[in-house]
Amino acid sequence: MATPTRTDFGLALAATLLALLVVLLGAYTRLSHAGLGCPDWPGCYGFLGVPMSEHGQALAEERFPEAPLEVAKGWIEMVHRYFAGLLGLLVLSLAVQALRRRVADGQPLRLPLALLGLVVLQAAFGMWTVTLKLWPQVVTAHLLGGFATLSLLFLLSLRLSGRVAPAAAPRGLRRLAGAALALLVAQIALGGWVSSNYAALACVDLPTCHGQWWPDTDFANGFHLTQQIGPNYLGGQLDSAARTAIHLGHRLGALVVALLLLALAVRLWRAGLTRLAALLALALAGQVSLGIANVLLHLPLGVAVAHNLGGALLLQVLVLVNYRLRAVAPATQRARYAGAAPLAE
Ligand code: HEM
Repeated sequence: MATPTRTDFGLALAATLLALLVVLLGAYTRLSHAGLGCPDWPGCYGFLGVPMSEHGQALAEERFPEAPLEVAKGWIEMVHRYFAGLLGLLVLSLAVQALRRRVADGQPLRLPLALLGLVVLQAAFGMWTVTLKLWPQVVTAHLLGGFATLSLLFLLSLRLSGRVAPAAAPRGLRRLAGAALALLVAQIALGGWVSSNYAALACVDLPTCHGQWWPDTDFANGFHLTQQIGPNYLGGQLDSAARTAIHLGHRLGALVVALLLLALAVRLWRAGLTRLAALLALALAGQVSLGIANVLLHLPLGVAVAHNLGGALLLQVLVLVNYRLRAVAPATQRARYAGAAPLAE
């Protein structure tokens, strides 16, 4: 009977690391305003790469007169696409591998197949990001899809690693960890909404905004999810009060999430999972600090990309926490861990 090998685990881990890189390249593309660096998809001005020759550039101008070529932005966009394509191939091979081993006891099958579906959907969102000219709804969904791909690949790596502790966590702790994960995803969506609506600098002071605790805000327009302002969303279209509402929403969300994650860290610590608790507290502190630095330093590109990375890593910590609290070991591993204390690290 086929069983997972170290190669399966290695492939899943490589795909996880590549997904992290693709998420980061996506953030760099978005935050350096290169999302429309190529006005078409999957090529760039109809070419496989950014046209560099005089003839190619003349053709590009002829094909897309309304979108003048900026070579640097085109390359930023294309590098993101190449790495995303490579990730697609890795996920495809993980799915094929899982199908070949589907007879093996307890081996993940649905997860690699779901990942394949997700990657195909992500390619579609990548295309719509360009064709719908950075419509915030699509940009945010694309960001969430990237974070979801990364998280599911990390989960797959954990499952294939064979390092599973027996689950013996109290139900209350498991529920708290589940709620923390759900709220963190909502906070990441809010972050994507801030970024895609160009609301990062809607408040440049902190903790107040425009020198007030509650400045002029327009939540109805800031969170009007079916709005269709356009046609081109580069730089944002909402007015100041709507952007302020979005920015404040993300700040308030951060407050709620931080309190919940701190409570979770304390509960984990008390349950004996001290390393996980410390990791969570550290990732949270880093992410909040980077968010604050974003505002106070007026959004330097490096800090904005690091804040995206921090969000992705914090999410992986939450995936790990939930996995540790919920994982049920396959029979062989249960035997290996039989003598272990329930929640010891
Ligand atoms: C648990 C806490 C937090 C999480 C998980 C989080 C997550 C995110 C994410 C995923 C983004 C989108 C980044 C991108 O477009 O690539 C974002 C954007 C942003 N966040 Fe946070 N954030 C948190 C806390 C904060 C805090 C405390 C602040 C400041 C008070 C803050 C300020 C910002 C700003 C200004 C942006 C927009 C950046 C841009 O347009 O490039 N965040 N956040």
